[in-house]
Amino acid sequence: MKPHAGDDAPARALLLTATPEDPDSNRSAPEPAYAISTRDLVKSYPGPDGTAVHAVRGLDLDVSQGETFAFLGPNGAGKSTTIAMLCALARPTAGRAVVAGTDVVARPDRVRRNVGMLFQHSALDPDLTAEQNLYIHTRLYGMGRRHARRRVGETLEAVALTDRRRSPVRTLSGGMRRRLEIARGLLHEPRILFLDEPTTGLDPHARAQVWDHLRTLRERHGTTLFVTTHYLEEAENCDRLAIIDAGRLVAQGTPFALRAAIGDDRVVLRTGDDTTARQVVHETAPPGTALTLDADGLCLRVPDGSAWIPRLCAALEAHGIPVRAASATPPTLDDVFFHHTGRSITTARPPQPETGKDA
Ligand SMILES: Nc1ncnc2c1ncn2[C@@H]1O[C@H](COP(=O)(O)OP(=O)(O)OP(=O)(O)O)[C@@H](O)[C@H]1O
Repeated sequence: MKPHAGDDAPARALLLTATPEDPDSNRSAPEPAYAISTRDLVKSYPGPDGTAVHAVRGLDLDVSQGETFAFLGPNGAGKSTTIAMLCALARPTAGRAVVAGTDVVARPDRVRRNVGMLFQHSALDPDLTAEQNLYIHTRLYGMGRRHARRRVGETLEAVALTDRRRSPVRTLSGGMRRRLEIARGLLHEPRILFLDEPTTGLDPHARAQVWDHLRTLRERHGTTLFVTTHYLEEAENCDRLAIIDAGRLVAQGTPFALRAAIGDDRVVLRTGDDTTARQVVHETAPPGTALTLDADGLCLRVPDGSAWIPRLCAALEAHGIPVRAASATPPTLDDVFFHHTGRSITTARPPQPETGKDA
């Protein structure tokens, strides 16, 4: 995803309105039941020839306080548009969204005070130091000098960059820059942090570090994290996830529940004659079982796959077909994604990780 071409509020204006000293702040208000709640949320854009592009079509979403929530979907599914509405950067066409207890249409300024955003593309100034980049943002948030100094120190420490505070950003690794962006998103102590593909392009070590810091943030401060990612293992570690496709929510739940709902295990057999084996397996497996033959071998989906392997092997060997390998694996999140969208999440993954070292 790219930074949203917000149709309602440029990012800088957004920051300038997000003054934490606003006396109308709702920080002392009772905690709302959900960090994020939407009902029938719609966003349409004017399309070519007077048509409309329906980017989000009636979204019902509930994200609990302190939850780490993954928001998945193929390219163009409506993820950025949804985040833009939830951060009060784009006005919904219809429906309702309440973020940190505040309606995004009625009080967009208050919503912006309560959320932090990390966009995929860096907006850091490479020639300024880490702490100078943060100080600029404290000014945009209208913080007093003493408050700013405290928050810059605290947020740098939260992402383990205190010892690099005087380093120009261009000398930091990709992982460090991403952590600095997280620090920037935290300066005004938001209740909810929206992270748009926070680890895309990072090597596995740097990705793990970013997630360590996010987990600590959530444990220490109860910050709600709303994350888009193309990495299944990251979605797997979230409390819950939602999948959006063509503007509609197609699945929502814990990773475990979503995998369980798919049900069947994937059994793969490699035999001496896969074409003949297909017929034998067809006759042996439960009626209606879908069978495919691909580079992995002969694949089928059955409940309790490991119990089926000996039966299938016996049937094949009885027909003189040697079995070279057999495996049964429970459904993965990619299976869930494929089931609901007809695509594999890995094919939608953006390009090559950065290869630099991260400290
Ligand atoms: N400002 C706009 N004007 C017109 N159409 C838009 C605008 N912004 C988004 N769209 C369209 O809305 C749909 C959803 O786009 P969106 O960027 O929200 O998807 P996404 O899931 O974030 O995709 P990606 O992962 O590729 O960034 C797409 O068809 C897109 O072309």
